[in-house]
Amino acid sequence: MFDRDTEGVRIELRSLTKHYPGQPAPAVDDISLDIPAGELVVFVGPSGCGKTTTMKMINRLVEPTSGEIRIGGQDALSLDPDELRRHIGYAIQQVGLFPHQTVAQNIGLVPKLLGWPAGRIAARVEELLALVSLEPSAFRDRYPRQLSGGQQQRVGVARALAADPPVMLMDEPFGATDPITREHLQNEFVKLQKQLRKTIIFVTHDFEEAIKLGDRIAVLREGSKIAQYDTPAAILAAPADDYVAGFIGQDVTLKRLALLRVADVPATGTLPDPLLPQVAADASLREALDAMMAHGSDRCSTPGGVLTYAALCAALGTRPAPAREEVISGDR
Ligand SMILES: Nc1ncnc2c1ncn2[C@@H]1O[C@H](COP(=O)(O)OP(=O)(O)OP(=O)(O)O)[C@@H](O)[C@H]1O
Repeated sequence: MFDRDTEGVRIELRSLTKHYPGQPAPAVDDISLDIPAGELVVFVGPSGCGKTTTMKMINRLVEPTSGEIRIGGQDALSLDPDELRRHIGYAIQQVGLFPHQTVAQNIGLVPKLLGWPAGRIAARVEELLALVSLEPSAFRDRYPRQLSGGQQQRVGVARALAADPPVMLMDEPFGATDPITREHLQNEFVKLQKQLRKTIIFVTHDFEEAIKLGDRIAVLREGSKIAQYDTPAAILAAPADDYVAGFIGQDVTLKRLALLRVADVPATGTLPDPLLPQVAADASLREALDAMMAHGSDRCSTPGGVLTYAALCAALGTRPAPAREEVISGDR
Protein backbone atom coordinates (compact mmCIF):
# COMPACT_ATOMS: atom_id res chain seq x y z
CA MET A 1 0.00 0.00 0.00
CA PHE A 2 0.97 3.69 -0.01
CA ASP A 3 2.69 3.61 3.37
CA ARG A 4 6.06 2.15 2.56
CA ASP A 5 7.09 5.56 3.82
CA THR A 6 5.59 6.64 7.15
CA GLU A 7 5.91 10.33 6.24
CA GLY A 8 2.92 11.89 4.59
CA VAL A 9 1.80 11.24 1.04
CA ARG A 10 -0.22 13.50 -1.25
CA ILE A 11 -4.02 13.24 -1.22
CA GLU A 12 -6.02 14.32 -4.27
CA LEU A 13 -9.79 14.65 -4.33
CA ARG A 14 -11.36 15.00 -7.76
CA SER A 15 -15.03 15.97 -8.18
CA LEU A 16 -15.84 14.00 -5.07
CA THR A 17 -19.60 13.83 -4.42
CA LYS A 18 -21.80 12.14 -1.84
CA HIS A 19 -25.54 12.13 -2.21
CA TYR A 20 -27.11 10.25 0.70
CA PRO A 21 -30.20 8.34 -0.44
CA GLY A 22 -33.43 10.21 0.24
CA GLN A 23 -31.73 13.57 0.76
CA PRO A 24 -32.74 16.50 -1.44
CA ALA A 25 -29.18 17.74 -2.03
CA PRO A 26 -25.71 16.18 -1.98
CA ALA A 27 -23.94 16.38 1.40
CA VAL A 28 -20.70 16.84 -0.55
CA ASP A 29 -21.05 18.37 -3.97
CA ASP A 30 -18.15 18.04 -6.39
CA ILE A 31 -15.18 18.90 -4.17
CA SER A 32 -11.71 18.93 -5.75
CA LEU A 33 -8.75 19.51 -3.47
CA ASP A 34 -5.01 18.76 -3.38
CA ILE A 35 -3.43 18.12 -0.03
CA PRO A 36 0.36 18.18 -0.31
CA ALA A 37 2.41 15.41 1.30
CA GLY A 38 3.32 16.11 4.92
CA GLU A 39 0.90 19.01 5.39
CA LEU A 40 -1.86 19.47 7.89
CA VAL A 41 -5.01 20.80 6.27
CA VAL A 42 -7.87 21.97 8.44
CA PHE A 43 -11.49 21.84 7.30
CA VAL A 44 -13.64 24.54 8.88
CA GLY A 45 -17.25 25.28 8.05
CA PRO A 46 -20.72 25.40 9.58
CA SER A 47 -22.41 22.37 11.07
CA GLY A 48 -23.79 20.08 8.38
CA CYS A 49 -21.68 21.50 5.55
CA GLY A 50 -20.16 18.09 4.80
CA LYS A 51 -16.78 18.10 6.58
CA THR A 52 -17.17 14.70 8.22
CA THR A 53 -18.66 13.15 5.10
CA THR A 54 -15.71 14.38 3.03
CA MET A 55 -13.27 12.92 5.53
CA LYS A 56 -15.09 9.61 5.84
CA MET A 57 -14.99 9.15 2.08
CA ILE A 58 -11.19 9.27 2.24
CA ASN A 59 -11.06 6.18 4.49
CA ARG A 60 -14.17 4.72 2.86
CA LEU A 61 -16.36 4.75 5.96
CA VAL A 62 -18.70 6.49 3.51
CA GLU A 63 -18.69 5.37 -0.12
CA PRO A 64 -18.65 8.29 -2.60
CA THR A 65 -21.48 8.60 -5.11
CA SER A 66 -18.96 9.73 -7.70
CA GLY A 67 -15.49 11.20 -8.06
CA GLU A 68 -11.94 10.12 -7.43
CA ILE A 69 -9.62 9.87 -4.44
CA ARG A 70 -5.91 9.34 -4.90
CA ILE A 71 -3.66 8.72 -1.91
CA GLY A 72 0.06 8.63 -2.62
CA GLY A 73 -0.85 8.32 -6.30
CA GLN A 74 -3.01 5.23 -5.74
CA ASP A 75 -6.71 5.06 -6.51
CA ALA A 76 -8.19 4.67 -3.01
CA LEU A 77 -11.54 3.51 -4.40
CA SER A 78 -9.97 0.44 -5.97
CA LEU A 79 -8.38 -0.71 -2.69
CA ASP A 80 -10.00 -3.01 -0.16
CA PRO A 81 -11.70 -0.63 2.36
CA ASP A 82 -10.64 -2.57 5.48
CA GLU A 83 -7.09 -2.77 4.27
CA LEU A 84 -7.15 0.95 3.39
CA ARG A 85 -8.36 1.87 6.89
CA ARG A 86 -5.49 0.01 8.53
CA HIS A 87 -3.14 2.43 6.80
CA ILE A 88 -4.97 5.63 7.70
CA GLY A 89 -5.02 6.86 11.30
CA TYR A 90 -8.43 8.03 12.45
CA ALA A 91 -9.15 10.03 15.59
CA ILE A 92 -12.58 11.38 16.45
CA GLN A 93 -14.11 13.51 19.16
CA GLN A 94 -15.99 10.63 20.76
CA VAL A 95 -12.61 8.83 20.89
CA GLY A 96 -14.23 5.40 20.52
CA LEU A 97 -11.87 3.54 22.85
CA PHE A 98 -12.95 -0.02 23.61
CA PRO A 99 -14.13 0.06 27.24
CA HIS A 100 -13.12 -3.50 28.10
CA GLN A 101 -9.60 -3.18 26.77
CA THR A 102 -6.72 -1.51 28.54
CA VAL A 103 -5.00 1.61 27.22
CA ALA A 104 -2.16 -0.57 25.88
CA GLN A 105 -4.59 -2.92 24.11
CA ASN A 106 -6.50 -0.01 22.62
CA ILE A 107 -3.34 1.58 21.26
CA GLY A 108 -2.01 -1.75 19.99
CA LEU A 109 -5.18 -2.57 18.08
CA VAL A 110 -4.10 -1.76 14.53
CA PRO A 111 -0.51 -3.03 14.89
CA LYS A 112 -2.03 -6.31 16.12
CA LEU A 113 -4.34 -6.46 13.10
CA LEU A 114 -1.28 -5.84 10.93
CA GLY A 115 0.40 -8.85 12.52
CA TRP A 116 3.21 -7.11 14.39
CA PRO A 117 5.01 -9.34 16.95
CA ALA A 118 4.00 -8.71 20.60
CA GLY A 119 7.39 -7.22 21.55
CA ARG A 120 7.22 -4.64 18.81
CA ILE A 121 3.66 -3.68 19.76
CA ALA A 122 4.60 -3.28 23.44
CA ALA A 123 7.56 -1.08 22.53
CA ARG A 124 5.37 1.04 20.24
CA VAL A 125 2.74 1.49 22.97
CA GLU A 126 5.41 2.73 25.39
CA GLU A 127 6.80 5.10 22.80
CA LEU A 128 3.37 6.54 21.93
CA LEU A 129 2.26 7.00 25.53
CA ALA A 130 5.42 8.97 26.19
CA LEU A 131 4.82 10.97 23.00
CA VAL A 132 1.38 12.09 24.17
CA SER A 133 2.73 12.81 27.68
CA LEU A 134 1.10 9.92 29.53
CA GLU A 135 3.54 8.11 31.81
CA PRO A 136 3.51 4.53 30.43
CA SER A 137 3.84 2.77 33.81
CA ALA A 138 0.89 4.76 35.21
CA PHE A 139 -1.41 4.47 32.21
CA ARG A 140 -0.78 1.38 30.11
CA ASP A 141 -2.89 -0.99 32.24
CA ARG A 142 -5.80 1.35 32.97
CA TYR A 143 -9.20 1.06 31.36
CA PRO A 144 -10.75 4.01 29.51
CA ARG A 145 -13.23 4.71 32.33
CA GLN A 146 -10.25 5.31 34.63
CA LEU A 147 -9.06 8.24 32.48
CA SER A 148 -10.16 11.87 32.24
CA GLY A 149 -11.71 13.08 28.99
CA GLY A 150 -8.47 14.77 27.92
CA GLN A 151 -6.43 11.65 28.73
CA GLN A 152 -8.85 9.56 26.68
CA GLN A 153 -8.40 11.91 23.76
CA ARG A 154 -4.62 11.54 24.01
CA VAL A 155 -4.99 7.78 23.95
CA GLY A 156 -7.23 8.23 20.89
CA VAL A 157 -4.50 10.24 19.16
CA ALA A 158 -1.86 7.67 20.19
CA ARG A 159 -4.05 4.90 18.77
CA ALA A 160 -4.45 6.77 15.48
CA LEU A 161 -0.65 7.09 15.28
CA ALA A 162 0.04 3.51 16.34
CA ALA A 163 0.88 1.86 13.04
CA ASP A 164 2.75 5.00 11.95
CA PRO A 165 0.36 5.71 9.07
CA PRO A 166 1.36 8.32 6.50
CA VAL A 167 -2.19 9.74 6.56
CA MET A 168 -4.27 10.79 9.54
CA LEU A 169 -7.89 11.90 9.61
CA MET A 170 -8.83 13.79 12.75
CA ASP A 171 -12.41 14.86 13.37
CA GLU A 172 -12.46 17.34 16.26
CA PRO A 173 -10.09 15.10 18.21
CA PHE A 174 -9.66 17.66 21.01
CA GLY A 175 -13.26 18.82 20.96
CA ALA A 176 -14.38 17.33 24.26
CA THR A 177 -11.68 18.92 26.41
CA ASP A 178 -11.67 22.07 28.48
CA PRO A 179 -9.82 25.08 27.03
CA ILE A 180 -6.63 24.54 29.05
CA THR A 181 -6.28 20.84 28.25
CA ARG A 182 -7.17 21.63 24.68
CA GLU A 183 -4.42 24.19 24.37
CA HIS A 184 -1.96 21.75 25.91
CA LEU A 185 -2.98 19.00 23.45
CA GLN A 186 -2.73 21.43 20.54
CA ASN A 187 0.78 22.49 21.58
CA GLU A 188 1.91 18.89 21.90
CA PHE A 189 0.34 18.07 18.59
CA VAL A 190 2.11 20.94 16.79
CA LYS A 191 5.45 19.66 18.15
CA LEU A 192 4.61 16.10 17.18
CA GLN A 193 3.63 16.99 13.64
CA LYS A 194 6.88 18.95 13.19
CA GLN A 195 8.73 15.68 13.76
CA LEU A 196 6.35 13.32 11.99
CA ARG A 197 5.28 15.28 8.89
CA LYS A 198 2.21 13.14 8.28
CA THR A 199 -0.47 14.22 5.85
CA ILE A 200 -3.33 15.19 8.12
CA ILE A 201 -6.87 16.32 7.54
CA PHE A 202 -8.23 17.92 10.67
CA VAL A 203 -11.83 19.01 11.16
CA THR A 204 -12.67 21.72 13.66
CA HIS A 205 -15.32 24.33 14.41
CA ASP A 206 -12.74 26.49 16.08
CA PHE A 207 -10.99 28.96 13.79
CA GLU A 208 -8.29 29.67 16.39
CA GLU A 209 -7.47 25.96 16.39
CA ALA A 210 -7.37 25.99 12.59
CA ILE A 211 -4.88 28.87 12.60
CA LYS A 212 -2.73 27.25 15.21
CA LEU A 213 -2.51 23.81 13.64
CA GLY A 214 -3.05 24.23 9.93
CA ASP A 215 -0.43 24.55 7.22
CA ARG A 216 -3.51 25.36 5.14
CA ILE A 217 -7.15 25.91 5.90
CA ALA A 218 -10.08 24.96 3.69
CA VAL A 219 -13.07 27.14 4.59
CA LEU A 220 -16.12 25.19 3.40
CA ARG A 221 -19.69 26.18 2.61
CA GLU A 222 -22.77 23.98 2.39
CA GLY A 223 -22.08 20.88 0.26
CA SER A 224 -18.31 21.08 1.04
CA LYS A 225 -17.95 23.86 -1.54
CA ILE A 226 -14.58 25.53 -1.03
CA ALA A 227 -14.93 29.19 -0.09
CA GLN A 228 -11.15 29.63 0.34
CA TYR A 229 -8.19 27.28 0.52
CA ASP A 230 -4.94 28.87 1.59
CA THR A 231 -2.44 29.31 4.40
CA PRO A 232 -3.75 30.79 7.67
CA ALA A 233 -1.67 33.94 7.12
CA ALA A 234 -3.08 34.45 3.61
CA ILE A 235 -6.67 33.91 4.74
CA LEU A 236 -6.29 36.30 7.66
CA ALA A 237 -4.61 38.90 5.47
CA ALA A 238 -7.14 38.66 2.62
CA PRO A 239 -10.36 36.73 3.24
CA ALA A 240 -11.89 35.79 -0.13
CA ASP A 241 -15.33 37.19 0.68
CA ASP A 242 -17.73 38.16 3.47
CA TYR A 243 -18.49 34.52 4.21
CA VAL A 244 -14.83 33.77 4.98
CA ALA A 245 -14.47 37.06 6.86
CA GLY A 246 -17.46 36.00 8.98
CA PHE A 247 -15.66 32.79 9.87
CA ILE A 248 -12.51 34.54 10.90
CA GLY A 249 -14.62 36.72 13.15
CA GLN A 250 -13.38 39.64 15.20
CA ASP A 251 -9.88 40.30 16.46
CA VAL A 252 -8.00 39.58 13.26
CA THR A 253 -4.96 41.39 14.67
CA LEU A 254 -4.96 39.22 17.77
CA LYS A 255 -5.19 36.10 15.61
CA ARG A 256 -2.28 37.26 13.48
CA LEU A 257 -0.29 37.97 16.64
CA ALA A 258 -0.84 34.37 17.69
CA LEU A 259 0.14 33.12 14.25
CA LEU A 260 3.32 35.06 13.52
CA ARG A 261 6.56 33.87 15.14
CA VAL A 262 9.28 36.02 16.65
CA ALA A 263 11.68 34.54 14.10
CA ASP A 264 9.49 36.00 11.29
CA VAL A 265 10.19 39.61 12.37
CA PRO A 266 13.51 41.34 11.72
CA ALA A 267 15.40 42.00 14.95
CA THR A 268 17.44 45.09 15.75
CA GLY A 269 21.09 44.03 15.48
CA THR A 270 22.03 40.44 16.07
CA LEU A 271 22.92 40.45 19.75
CA PRO A 272 20.46 39.31 22.41
CA ASP A 273 20.26 41.64 25.43
CA PRO A 274 20.40 39.81 28.79
CA LEU A 275 18.75 42.74 30.59
CA LEU A 276 15.53 42.54 28.55
CA PRO A 277 12.74 39.95 28.85
CA GLN A 278 13.83 36.82 26.98
CA VAL A 279 11.64 35.32 24.29
CA ALA A 280 12.30 32.14 22.27
CA ALA A 281 12.60 32.32 18.47
CA ASP A 282 9.58 30.06 18.00
CA ALA A 283 7.42 32.06 20.41
CA SER A 284 4.43 33.85 18.89
CA LEU A 285 4.29 37.62 18.64
CA ARG A 286 1.48 37.41 21.17
CA GLU A 287 3.90 35.83 23.66
CA ALA A 288 6.52 38.46 22.83
CA LEU A 289 3.99 41.23 23.44
CA ASP A 290 2.93 39.60 26.72
CA ALA A 291 6.60 39.47 27.81
CA MET A 292 7.09 43.15 26.94
CA MET A 293 3.96 44.16 28.84
CA ALA A 294 4.85 42.05 31.87
CA HIS A 295 8.21 43.86 32.08
CA GLY A 296 6.90 47.29 31.17
CA SER A 297 9.30 47.39 28.24
CA ASP A 298 8.80 48.22 24.58
CA ARG A 299 11.37 45.63 23.55
CA CYS A 300 12.39 42.09 24.30
CA SER A 301 15.42 39.98 23.56
CA THR A 302 15.31 37.05 21.15
CA PRO A 303 18.06 34.63 20.06
CA GLY A 304 18.35 36.69 16.85
CA GLY A 305 18.67 40.12 18.50
CA VAL A 306 16.29 42.66 20.03
CA LEU A 307 12.64 42.78 18.96
CA THR A 308 10.96 46.17 19.36
CA TYR A 309 7.28 46.95 19.75
CA ALA A 310 7.51 49.12 16.61
CA ALA A 311 8.92 46.19 14.58
CA LEU A 312 6.17 43.96 15.92
CA CYS A 313 3.53 46.49 14.80
CA ALA A 314 5.20 46.85 11.41
CA ALA A 315 5.04 43.08 10.94
CA LEU A 316 1.32 43.19 11.65
CA GLY A 317 0.82 46.15 9.34
CA THR A 318 -0.53 48.28 12.20
CA ARG A 319 0.78 51.56 13.55
CA PRO A 320 2.43 51.50 16.99
CA ALA A 321 0.45 53.10 19.79
CA PRO A 322 1.89 56.59 20.36
CA ALA A 323 2.93 56.33 24.01
CA ARG A 324 4.47 53.54 26.01
CA GLU A 325 1.84 53.83 28.74
CA GLU A 326 -0.79 52.91 26.19
CA VAL A 327 1.18 49.83 25.24
CA ILE A 328 1.21 48.75 28.82
CA SER A 329 -2.34 49.55 29.79
CA GLY A 330 -3.86 49.37 26.32
CA ASP A 331 -6.69 47.06 25.46
CA ARG A 332 -5.27 44.11 23.53
N1 LIG B 1 -25.84 8.76 7.00
C1 LIG B 1 -26.45 9.86 6.55
N2 LIG B 1 -27.63 9.80 5.89
C2 LIG B 1 -28.24 10.89 5.43
N3 LIG B 1 -27.76 12.13 5.57
C3 LIG B 1 -26.59 12.27 6.22
C4 LIG B 1 -25.87 11.16 6.76
N4 LIG B 1 -24.76 11.60 7.34
C5 LIG B 1 -24.75 12.95 7.19
N5 LIG B 1 -25.85 13.35 6.53
C6 LIG B 1 -26.20 14.73 6.15
O1 LIG B 1 -25.18 15.22 5.31
C7 LIG B 1 -24.88 16.58 5.60
C8 LIG B 1 -23.41 16.73 5.94
O2 LIG B 1 -23.15 16.07 7.18
P1 LIG B 1 -21.70 16.00 7.82
O3 LIG B 1 -21.77 15.19 9.05
O4 LIG B 1 -20.73 15.60 6.78
O5 LIG B 1 -21.47 17.53 8.16
P2 LIG B 1 -20.38 18.23 9.08
O6 LIG B 1 -19.94 19.45 8.35
O7 LIG B 1 -19.33 17.27 9.48
O8 LIG B 1 -21.28 18.65 10.34
P3 LIG B 1 -20.87 18.86 11.89
O9 LIG B 1 -19.94 20.02 11.91
O10 LIG B 1 -22.21 19.18 12.51
O11 LIG B 1 -20.27 17.58 12.39
C9 LIG B 1 -25.83 16.99 6.72
O12 LIG B 1 -26.92 17.64 6.16
C10 LIG B 1 -26.23 15.67 7.34
O13 LIG B 1 -27.53 15.76 7.88
